[in-house]
Amino acid sequence: MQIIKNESIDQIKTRIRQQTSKTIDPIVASRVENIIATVREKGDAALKAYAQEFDGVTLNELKVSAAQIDLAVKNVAPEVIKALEKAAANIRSFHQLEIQQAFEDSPRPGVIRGTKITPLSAVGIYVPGGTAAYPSSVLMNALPAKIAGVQHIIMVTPPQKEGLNDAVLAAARIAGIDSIYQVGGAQAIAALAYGTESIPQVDKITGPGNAYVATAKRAVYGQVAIDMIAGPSEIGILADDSARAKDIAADLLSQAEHDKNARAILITNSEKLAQAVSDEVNVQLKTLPREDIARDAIDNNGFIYLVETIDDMIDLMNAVAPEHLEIQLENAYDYIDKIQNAGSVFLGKYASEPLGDYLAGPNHILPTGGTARFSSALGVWDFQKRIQYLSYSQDALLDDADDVTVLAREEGLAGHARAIEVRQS
Ligand SMILES: NC(=O)c1ccc[n+]([C@@H]2O[C@H](COP(=O)([O-])OP(=O)(O)OC[C@H]3O[C@@H](n4cnc5c(N)ncnc54)[C@H](O)[C@@H]3O)[C@@H](O)[C@H]2O)c1
Ligand SMILES: N[C@H](CO)Cc1c[nH]c[nH+]1
Ligand SMILES: [Zn+2]
Repeated sequence: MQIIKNESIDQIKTRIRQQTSKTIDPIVASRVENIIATVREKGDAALKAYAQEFDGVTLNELKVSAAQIDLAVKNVAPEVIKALEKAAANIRSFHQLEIQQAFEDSPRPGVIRGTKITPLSAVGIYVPGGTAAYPSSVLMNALPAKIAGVQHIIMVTPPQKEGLNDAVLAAARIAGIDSIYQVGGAQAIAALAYGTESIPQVDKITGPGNAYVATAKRAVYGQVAIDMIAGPSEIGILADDSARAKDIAADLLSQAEHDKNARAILITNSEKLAQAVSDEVNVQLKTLPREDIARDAIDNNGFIYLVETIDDMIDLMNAVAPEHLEIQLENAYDYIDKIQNAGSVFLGKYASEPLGDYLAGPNHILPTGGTARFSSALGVWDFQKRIQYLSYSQDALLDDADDVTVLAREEGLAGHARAIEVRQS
């Protein structure tokens, strides 16, 4: 990993901004635009042609049958089912806490103001599956939607040469999802946004994916809602001399192995640790089955920044706004208040990132590419809408009428004023 030292904080921030802006690739954007237009024009036929082109799969049916799901569940090892069920229980118990509450008040007699909460009606959940299968992403996507009360949950995931991954289908069964379509990439996002002969149009698309998926979600926003830009995985680690190079290297590589575009960043005030982590990453890389992917990620987007103080470290990490942030400093828990930008934070040397990926309960669908500056983890809130309402008695209207008409005339909107005035007599 490249060690960057002897640079000012401003110089490093400029580098970070440049690296973050790399996440929008114009070549990918133009391919995605083309795919979306083709799906809109040709529907299912385009989805089947792309399955052939990008996934090498000939599909007759896009929809997965109940019998296929039954069979898959039987094929999954009992210890995997047990772990998925434990994960599901933790994800449910954590996300139950996110349910938004309706509220109502009456500021004076005759006036009632409130906000009611309704679930979205139809959502599309994207479960990645290009270079790995993600049963964990089924649970992370579907369970918050279920808790919110969404009626129609449509799951899409890329077709596989050897048939869809059994554990992905088993996770869907555990989450109570039975509407599953074999379609991935930008074409899946286009199908959910515009609908095809077999895939229903939805109100919102959630879930993570590679650069094609993330770029397509950005492109269809407005036609449908999206949760966030949850693209190639990232990890940022803040560590001092109290941390172990072995742990840090392993955690950096845990995210690098997801995608050649993944990002892995260490910020430290210890030169000794910086060098030890750089060496250890090289050693551990060679032992990973996905070495080629992880190596590309480390070569392209793996950086160690060496700075003077812990305050500088935190300041820079807030500029990175990583998807996952690990704090491996002494008394790590004390630093949570200083973190402004991160998708999810892991405090202390035992809170290793994969705990969050799989089991602990917080969501692993998280903003990437610096978008944690303004986006949050996927949650029940993503599947709920708020509708405000108002009720007025005649007396209450008469009390407020003059002030409303004054403001309406100030804006030159006599029609607004009249709607109030006709009720004054
Ligand atoms: N941010 C998060 O919350 C989060 C969570 C889990 C996973 N992830 C990320 O999800 C991603 C999963 O990626 P993946 O590739 O394994 O699966 P994926 O399902 O995201 O993408 C696979 C699809 O990409 C399309 N594709 C691939 N190459 C293409 C090309 N040249 N042109 C057009 N389309 C192409 C194909 O349709 C293929 O089916 C990784 O980047 C991982 O880091 C992110
Ligand atoms: N780290 C990923 C989010 O960036 C989530 C994941 C799923 N499986 C393993 N990891
Ligand atoms: Zn992961």
